[in-house]
Amino acid sequence: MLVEQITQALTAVREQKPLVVSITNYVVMNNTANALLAIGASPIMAHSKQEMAEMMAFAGALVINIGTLDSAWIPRMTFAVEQANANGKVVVLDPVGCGASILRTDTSREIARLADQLIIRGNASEIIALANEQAKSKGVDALDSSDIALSAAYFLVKEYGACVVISGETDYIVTSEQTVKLNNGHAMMPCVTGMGCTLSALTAAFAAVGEETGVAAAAVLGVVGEIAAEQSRGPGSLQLTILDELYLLDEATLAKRLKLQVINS
Ligand SMILES: Nc1ncnc2c1ncn2[C@@H]1O[C@H](COP(=O)(O)OP(=O)(O)OP(=O)(O)O)[C@@H](O)[C@H]1O
Ligand SMILES: Cc1ncsc1CCO
Ligand SMILES: [Mg+2]
Repeated sequence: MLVEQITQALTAVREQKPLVVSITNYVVMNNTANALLAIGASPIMAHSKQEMAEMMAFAGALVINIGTLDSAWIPRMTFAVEQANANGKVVVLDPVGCGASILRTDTSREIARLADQLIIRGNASEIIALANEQAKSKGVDALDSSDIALSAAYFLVKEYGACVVISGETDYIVTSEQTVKLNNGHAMMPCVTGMGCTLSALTAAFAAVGEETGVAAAAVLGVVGEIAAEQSRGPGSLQLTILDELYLLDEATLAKRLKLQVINS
């Protein structure tokens, strides 16, 4: 059963403490490292080509987040993906701002083409732009709702052999076998920068313990986000309380709170 797989994946992360290697943006390095620690995983932000082969030999998974991309980063990212491929590791691509510039769109597609085992996690506008459909975005924030991005996600699943997570008010997890709809989370979450980047980082932690669709991370962050929002006056305390609740979350609470629906495709 899917709910059981999700709760077991949470326990597996805590038991195995997988190392997640991230090439990620300057805005979220601290938030995503803390979220990984709070869930029980082990983060390392590593940007240098010189050490990437060693890193990927013992990493659990790789995050490529293009949030503060510049041309110097691109060969490092592609090299890291090649090393992940050589070691049979999952790559989580966060195509931050895809569609906002040609640099971001082209680089996202290059990474997606290169990765052998790929999970793409983006907001609706990014997923739509990555699939070459007409997206509405304002920098890194989505102006499209996640259901509008479903056809783009189906395309990306076929085009890149990827699993795709569309985040938003409703999260969709699209694989070649099924589509899962998640209705957890809270409207205050997009008022904290890097919540999506946190979701991508957690997705890599779960991939490292064999949950390679993205559903467990979306479930955990959605549930934790709504528990934390109940105790938070605004985005500042929400950001910190989410870390506390990631640390405190137990299997029973996760199972009880999940609002999950499987849509067969
Ligand atoms: N309106 C909402 N209601 C409930 N949950 C939401 C809402 N908007 C976002 N979320 C949740 O917030 C998290 C981040 O999703 P979002 O789509 O905002 O990412 P993003 O746009 O990539 O963010 P960022 O680029 O700042 O990292 C997900 O867990 C998602 O479910
Ligand atoms: C605000 C912002 N700008 C580049 S990356 C980032 C963090 C959210 O994706
Ligand atoms: Mg984002």
